[in-house]
Amino acid sequence: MHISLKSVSVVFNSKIPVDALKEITINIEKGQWINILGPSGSGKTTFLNVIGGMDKPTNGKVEINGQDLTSFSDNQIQDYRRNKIGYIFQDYRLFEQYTVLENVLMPQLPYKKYDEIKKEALFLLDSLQMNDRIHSLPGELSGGEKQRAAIARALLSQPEILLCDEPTGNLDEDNREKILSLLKQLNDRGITILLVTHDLEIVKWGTRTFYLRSGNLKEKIGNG
Ligand SMILES: Nc1ncnc2c1ncn2[C@@H]1O[C@H](COP(=O)(O)OP(=O)(O)OP(=O)(O)O)[C@@H](O)[C@H]1O
Repeated sequence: MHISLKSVSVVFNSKIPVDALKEITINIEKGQWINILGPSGSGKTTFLNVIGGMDKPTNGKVEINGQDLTSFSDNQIQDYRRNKIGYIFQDYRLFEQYTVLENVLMPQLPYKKYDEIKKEALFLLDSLQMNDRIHSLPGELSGGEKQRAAIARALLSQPEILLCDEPTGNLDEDNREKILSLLKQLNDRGITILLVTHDLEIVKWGTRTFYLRSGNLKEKIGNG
């Protein structure tokens, strides 16, 4: 999917209004891997949220394949989020009382036939080397395994865009590399990846890197 932000600003009207994003313009082609680097509070999560339809721009447009997300009804936004977007987080956000398989199935259960998605979930978990962990609870898993379960959950809807919020933030070096290689494989298959991080090392992965500072986006050119 082609993603285009045109002069997107987000202001949060808290006691003191916060300019989280300031007139951001960016074009992202299908299949690109975009890294967004920036310090805490610079607007990284908000950037992912406007593309995922969770935050609405105060000004400007977000176009997905030429369609203006800001003009979507609530139902259209829900469909878009459910079918096109996968989200993974630093803290995995797995339900502790449910097994890996149940966690993977849960978001799609209200919409799809159980047998169909179970087959797909088992296939995904197998491809992520999680076949011997499907009945484990999240508390019994390593960080890398938790993130792989979260990735399987994000992939079950066959999303076209994967939004990754510090996906390696809680992982050791070995698991970090494994998760990044996994994202690379998905990206090679055409999934567009938007990844936000504090981690400068991630720059070597991906197509383009941008910096967010106080809501301003700037592309990193070259290796400097
Ligand atoms: N719902 C909200 N209401 C008010 N202010 C908010 C809200 N969400 C975010 N902010 C503010 O907007 C700014 C950008 O926040 P955002 O979470 O996008 O930053 P970030 O770069 O992802 O930070 P971190 O790396 O710490 O997660 C911050 O100043 C934050 O306090």
